[in-house]
Formats: sequence, structure tokens, C-alpha cells
Amino acid sequence: MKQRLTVLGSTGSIGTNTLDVVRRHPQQYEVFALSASTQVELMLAQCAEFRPRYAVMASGPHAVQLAQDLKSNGLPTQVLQAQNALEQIASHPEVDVVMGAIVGAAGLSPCLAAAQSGKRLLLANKEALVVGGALFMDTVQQNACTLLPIDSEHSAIFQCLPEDRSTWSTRIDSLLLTASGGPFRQRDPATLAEITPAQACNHPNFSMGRKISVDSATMMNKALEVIEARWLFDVAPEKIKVVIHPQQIIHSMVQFKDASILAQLGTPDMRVPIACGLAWPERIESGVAPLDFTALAGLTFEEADAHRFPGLHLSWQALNAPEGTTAVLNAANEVAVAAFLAGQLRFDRIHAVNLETLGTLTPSQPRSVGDLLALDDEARSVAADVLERFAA
Ligand SMILES: NC(=O)C1=CN([C@@H]2O[C@H](COP(=O)(O)OP(=O)(O)OC[C@H]3O[C@@H](n4cnc5c(N)ncnc54)[C@H](OP(=O)(O)O)[C@@H]3O)[C@@H](O)[C@H]2O)C=CC1
Ligand SMILES: CC(=O)[C@@H](O)[C@H](O)COP(=O)(O)O
Ligand SMILES: [Mn+2]
Repeated sequence: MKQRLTVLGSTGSIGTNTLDVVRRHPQQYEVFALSASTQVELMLAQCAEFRPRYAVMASGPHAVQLAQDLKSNGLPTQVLQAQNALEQIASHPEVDVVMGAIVGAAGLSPCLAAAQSGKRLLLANKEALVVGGALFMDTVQQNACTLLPIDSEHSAIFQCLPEDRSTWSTRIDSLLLTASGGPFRQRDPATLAEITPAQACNHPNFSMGRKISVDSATMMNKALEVIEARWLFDVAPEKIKVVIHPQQIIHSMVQFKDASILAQLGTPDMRVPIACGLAWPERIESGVAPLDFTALAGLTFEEADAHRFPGLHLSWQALNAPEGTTAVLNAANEVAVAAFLAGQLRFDRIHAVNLETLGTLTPSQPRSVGDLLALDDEARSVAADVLERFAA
């Protein structure tokens, strides 16, 4: 029986890599629905190739355009335009697997809809977990959702952990998240004010969307990943450590109580964790060439420089603050990164916007998705005010 798949964010870096793995396994997977926001031409090509029943474009004018183009090309895919169209394709009874690859907090509601309906949820959209926190994990557990991490570090940790979750708390000492250090690991911190969006998006090992690429350059990506790991693996924040490993061959590690460390290694290519999530606990071909150890120049490790990467430590700070603070941090960072990419904020001021927004807004405990979305809105508006003072 084929697994029916919804890909949320199919036109992005994770979305296209997912479809690349899926196209290698036509007997095992069938695309049921795709979603994107603005890239109509690519979505049209994906509909022509994968013939999904439904497509959703988050941007209204682009949805209208796609519907016209599908019709004029004689393609049967139906464009859903309802307010809750993303939630519909994530929770549809005929869907088995949902890939959550929308960028940012915009992915929270559809990922939660998939969790609520007990799907196998492949989670790349780390911001959904950073915002959703305990509420997200409760929804997963209460609805028998199978949550599989796609973020490369978390997929690595997941693969190193014992299958029986109930043994984790007694066996694990700590989680070691590896980080590339981004494109400015060795750049003089005094010159960070001049960084352009193109320079910030030039990641040393992965070709990714613009938002996560900027996050990697500030190491806010690692900060978000510390929070993601705290929720996925239910570990105390102080048990999560970060080590810079520029080659990104080791994707992360688990240290056990006896000081033994298990690591997951591989060619840095997101099709590996995607294939792992799709097939788990089976293994399928990903299209990625295995590592050639004799061709590796060496694996090196270093500590993250707090002066160069001040944002990294905001993760532990936010996790130890009142619940909801990680949602505030995420919203501030989304606003700051968007402003930087739009040429309205200097690269070295992203941290200042995040820090000041955190200092301005103390959340009251979010008890529902509605509370979380309201908090996200409020934090964005505080961050927008803060931004005005720091704008370039
Ligand atoms: N890229 C990578 O290698 C990795 C990514 N991740 C995480 O995966 C997620 C996706 O990243 P990535 O693929 O790089 O991002 P991209 O920017 O490449 O893709 C984002 C996707 O989401 C769609 N989208 C954007 N905004 C909205 C919105 N408001 N509502 C609905 N859909 C929207 C885009 O549509 P369109 O393009 O049509 O406008 C696109 O399909 C992020 O959370 C990221 O942190 C995690 C690990 C690695
Ligand atoms: C591929 C992936 O999972 C990204 O999160 C990537 O690893 C970014 O790495 P850094 O943030 O360490 O540069
Ligand atoms: Mn990652």
C-alpha cells in the first residue's frame, strides 16, 4: 500500500529535496497535496509531475494564478483557497504522512493539525516547535502522532537514541549539537556591520532557504535548535551543548551516563534525514553518495565565540524564562531577519532587536494555540517598534 503524502512548503529547499527522494520511490509514496506561497511556476511543474489531488498557495493572488495555469494546462489538481486550507491538507483522512517544511511560525497551525489527526509528521519547520513548545509535544503525545525530526542535528540525535523513550532519562547524560559556525566563523567581528544578504546566505555546506541561512550566520539557527532539542527529546536545557564542527560530517551526538558517545555521520545533504524520516524504521535510497573517509581532510571542533555569536545563548535564557518566551524570541528573530533581508537592518543589529524584544515583553503562560498565535502577533508588533530604533 502506497503512503500518501502532503508536503507543506513544497517549493522550498526542504520541499524540493523531499520530492527528489519521493520521485525515486514511486511504488512506495504518492503525493496527495502540496503547498507553497508565491512560486507559481515551480508549483505548476510539481503538479504536472506528481499529480496531487490538492494544491494550496498561502498567498491569495498566487492561488488565483495557479488555478488558472492548472486549468490552461489541463491538469486536474484542485486549488484549495479556504482560510484553513493548509490545516485541511495536513489533516485529511486519506493522508498518511505530512512533511512540515514551511518556514517560520506560519507552519505552526498546519503542523499542529497534522499532529492532532495522528499523522506521521516529518518536522523540518523548527519554528513550529520553538513557538509551540510543551503544547506542541502534548498534542503529539495525546493523538498518537509519530513525530520524526528532519532537522539534520535532531535526526542525528534521534538515530543515536535508544528506541525505548522511557529509558532516555536514565541513560542520557547530554546532547551535543554540532554547528558549522556559518560563513562568518573566522571573520573579524568588527566588520559584521557591512554584511550583505547575499554574503549571509552563502552557507558553507548547505543550500537552504534565506531565513535559515541568515540564522546559521548569526548562530540563531543553533539557538532555535537547542530549543527544538529540549522539546523533542525532553532534556533539561543545561544538558544540551553546542560544538562548532565546520565540516558538518558529524551531524550531532548523544553522550551517555558512562561517557560513551554515539554520533551520526554522513554527507551533508538533507535528502539523508528526509529519507530516514520517510521510511523509518526501514531505510530507503536517498540519492546521496556515501562518505568517502579517505577523501576527508579532517574533522575539527571548536567552541562558539560568545562575542561573535551573542544570539546563541538566548536559547538557554529563553528556556529558563517564563513559558512563551521562546515564542517571543522566535517572533523577534523572524522580524529582524526579514528586515535584514529587505535591507532595513544591519546584520550585527539582529541580536539587538532580539534582545530588546525579549526584555520588553514578558509573556503570560500560553494555554492554547490561540494564546500562542496571539503572543506571536504581540511579539512581532513589539519587535517592529524596537526595529524602528535600530533600522539602517
Ligand atoms: N533548508 C534546509 O536545509 C533546512 C531547513 N530546515 C527548516 O525547514 C523549514 C523550511 O526551510 P527551507 O526549505 O530552507 O525554506 P524555504 O524558504 O526554502 O522554503 C519555505 C517554503 O515555505 C513556503 N512559505 C513561505 N512562507 C509561507 C507562509 N507564510 N505560509 C505558507 N507557506 C509559506 C515557501 O513558499 P514559496 O517559496 O512558494 O514562496 C516555500 O515553499 C524552516 O523552518 C527551516 O528552519 C531545517 C533544517 C535544514
Ligand atoms: C542542514 C541543517 O540542519 C541546518 O540546520 C544546517 O545544519 C545549518 O547548520 P548551522 O546552523 O550549524 O550552520
Ligand atoms: Mn539543522
